Amino acid sequence: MPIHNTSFLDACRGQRPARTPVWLMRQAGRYLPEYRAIRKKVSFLELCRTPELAAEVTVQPVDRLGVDAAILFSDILVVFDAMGVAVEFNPGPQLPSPVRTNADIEALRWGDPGEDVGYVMNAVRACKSALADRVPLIGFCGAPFTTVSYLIEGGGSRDFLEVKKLMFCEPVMFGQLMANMSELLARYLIGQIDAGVDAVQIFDSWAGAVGPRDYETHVLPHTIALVEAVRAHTPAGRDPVPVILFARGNANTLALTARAPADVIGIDWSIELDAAIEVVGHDRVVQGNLDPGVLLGPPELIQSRVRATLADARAAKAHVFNLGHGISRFTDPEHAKLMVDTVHAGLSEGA
Ligand SMILES: Cc1c2[nH]c(c1CCC(=O)O)Cc1[nH]c(c(CCC(=O)O)c1C)Cc1[nH]c(c(CCC(=O)O)c1C)Cc1[nH]c(c(C)c1CCC(=O)O)C2
Repeated sequence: MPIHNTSFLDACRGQRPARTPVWLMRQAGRYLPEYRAIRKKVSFLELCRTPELAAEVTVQPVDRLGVDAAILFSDILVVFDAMGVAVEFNPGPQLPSPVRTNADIEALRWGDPGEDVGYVMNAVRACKSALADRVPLIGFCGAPFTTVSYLIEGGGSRDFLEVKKLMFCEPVMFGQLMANMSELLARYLIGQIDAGVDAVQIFDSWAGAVGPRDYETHVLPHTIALVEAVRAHTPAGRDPVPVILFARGNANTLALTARAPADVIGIDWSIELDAAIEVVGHDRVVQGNLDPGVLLGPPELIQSRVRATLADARAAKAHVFNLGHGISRFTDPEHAKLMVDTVHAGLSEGA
């Protein structure tokens, strides 16, 4: 069955649909009372591992907000199930045994995501059936550097000293680890595509932890390899799926990120969208980039900032409206709805 609302996929492919499509990073989550109600009954990991429940929370923001795409409910770190690495969420991710020594790295397993993380593939099928082709479904993974950072640091980090130590002291081993991760993540995303997702997003949340020189040498080549491997895959009987690359960093690394052959470049909120378009080029499709903090402000401010972002986006080839990072758990869902409605209302002629 064809998808009813194609505005998101049309924009990803460089067209300008009648209404700018919009979705929110982390749109399914704790700011929604209906999500909290389910989380009272099951842990976060149980939720990820139970396809029917994952599908239910995936659809929640589509019902409440009227967004133009759904994103699979899961986490970038469940892929560790294909590596035999344990991760806990309380609520931030924590690894009981971070990977630190050469022996730890050599002992890693590079398994089969289709099998070892089969519950994600089943969740994709459950989401597709629950959505009934109302809007497209986005699959996702972490970028190699962000995923490797969690593996080495064992959780979130302020200064990323463990991963930098490995990168600078053992560059060959670090490079091999990144290459293996890139290859595993490609198979993971291709598995999601074959299970039915309509687009994929790669989250490089920690790209900004390294300076531009190290990003270019040690990080970006592996991100590019991942983007290329996924774009080379055409699912049987369907069009190739668009790839969105979201690297959270700063304006210095954006020019480098834009070298990746992703269909859509995600822009974080640290740069104005018109300036970002100058950097990535007017021939690219951009996604972003309202500061999630703006949704904690008053309604008039939300409306005016949404319109300013829409006006900035006119310089791009096409635009997918989004936040410049994940929505805060302290957001009033009514404010998120106002954002979506204001995007859909668009700019009046000449505004
Ligand atoms: C870095 C990262 C992670 N996970 C993710 C990223 C990349 C995006 C980013 O930069 O924010 C990606 C992610 N995590 C989650 C989704 C679901 C889909 C969506 O609605 O966007 C997605 C796309 C659910 C989640 N992942 C997590 C939650 C909260 C868990 C809960 O319900 O208790 C959710 C809804 C747990 C998690 N998982 C992670 C963190 C840092 C946390 C703690 C977050 C917090 O405390 O707000 C790792």
